[in-house]
Amino acid sequence: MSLIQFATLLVVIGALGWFIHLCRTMFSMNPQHKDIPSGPRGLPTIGHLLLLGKQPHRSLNELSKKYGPIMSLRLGSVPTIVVSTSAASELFLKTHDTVFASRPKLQAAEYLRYGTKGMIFSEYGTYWRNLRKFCTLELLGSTKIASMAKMRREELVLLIESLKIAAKNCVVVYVSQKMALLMEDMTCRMLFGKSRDERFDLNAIIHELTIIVGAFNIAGFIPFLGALDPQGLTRRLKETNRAVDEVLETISDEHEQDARDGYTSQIAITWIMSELLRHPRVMKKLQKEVQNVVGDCEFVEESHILKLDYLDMIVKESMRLHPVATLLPPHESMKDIVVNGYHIKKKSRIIANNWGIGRDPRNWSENVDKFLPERFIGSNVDYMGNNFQLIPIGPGQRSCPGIHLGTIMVNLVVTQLVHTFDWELPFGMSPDELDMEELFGATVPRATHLLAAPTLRSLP
Ligand code: HEM
Repeated sequence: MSLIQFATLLVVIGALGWFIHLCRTMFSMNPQHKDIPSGPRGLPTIGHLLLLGKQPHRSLNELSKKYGPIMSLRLGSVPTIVVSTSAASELFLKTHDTVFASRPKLQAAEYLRYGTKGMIFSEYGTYWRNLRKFCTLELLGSTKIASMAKMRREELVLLIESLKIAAKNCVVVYVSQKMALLMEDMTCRMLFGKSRDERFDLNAIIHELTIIVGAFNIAGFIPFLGALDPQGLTRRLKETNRAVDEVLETISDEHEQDARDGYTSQIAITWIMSELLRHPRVMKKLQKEVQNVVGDCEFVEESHILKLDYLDMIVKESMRLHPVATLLPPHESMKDIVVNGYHIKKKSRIIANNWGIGRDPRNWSENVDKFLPERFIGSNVDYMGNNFQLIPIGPGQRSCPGIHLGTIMVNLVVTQLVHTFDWELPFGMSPDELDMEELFGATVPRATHLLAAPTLRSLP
């Protein structure tokens, strides 16, 4: 049975219940209903799940144009608030951060061995606080990150050597795949102290996990459907969990969450390289800046990065257009609260539309869809969670604790790639022809691989 047929069946079954509910509400009209944010009319049982479509960040952005920056939806039985502007997200995730700093219990997390113990899925409380403190101070602290610089350099040198061979033989490379392997190697060495284990395709496992965890699983929103698993997501999750178990039993038992996080940097790098390939002018300007700072050193040092202002603008612009998480992972209200005059119930799910906020013309002028790093000249907007018009790592207490490491990896790799090579799209493809389709999940990579042809640059 297709998803649409299944949904139709649910609608029919739910219609009776809805009718009864409607009668009840009509007879007990209560003035408080005015205080709920507006939203589209939902279907019985499934609520607004079908409105999400294949690219929920885009669908929700369109809906918010009609229903406003604070919009009310019902996903199955779960009351959900979607915030779509910088002002709205500041209200929820800064002003009332203490109320919305928890996470809902996701069905997907329950099936993963470390799902409920990983920081990203943890409810707000002592366990999460201790874990976060440990991560920030120990695992992701600046001393620890600095101590790994030599290892990052070694892995980068290996990548560059393999790309030089490709360039010499005029071979087109899968940039996205190369980035995946590089990040997997770096992450394995950082976390497990050893290189990638060739027996496992860790990257493919993490890719599958983020797609399943990010999907709006009907079985998770309509509890009585759990056993039916209409989208087959629970089955996929169980299979992936078995693969995760196998890897963890062989490598290490402690770092499932952290292993997933090298994946975010790889997605960010691939989007940046895609935009550079689509904008040769920007690529050339960056190469010139790198040349001025790095000079005739063959390898970029991490200390060079801080001097690369244009690179910083490019990273910001790419994060604006292609945030790694187009919808921030859901937050949950820990108590009933009134926000902006709206009554928000305890255990409501809060979804901040990161993608929509990055493309809001009120923040970014009419040319929002254009890749234009120069828009950041003279601007002090950063992506560290301080400016709500750009929140690719989330704001407030749940913002990304790994962004310091992530930024180093992203900046270092992009700089080295453009310093050593010129890059072109393959097979005579013009910049406009590059497919920029996204694959929606908890993180949002390119839907198709990025292919490009490197040519060795002759340094002066
Ligand atoms: C370019 C790189 C990265 C990006 C764009 C990114 C983005 C994000 C985002 C959007 C969130 C959710 C914030 C929210 O809910 O409001 C997050 C959370 C998180 N990130 Fe990252 N991340 C990156 C790199 C990393 C790295 C390298 C690590 C660790 C090695 C890491 C570890 C985490 C953890 C543990 C959380 C959960 C925090 C919590 O719930 O308290 N991230 N990240």
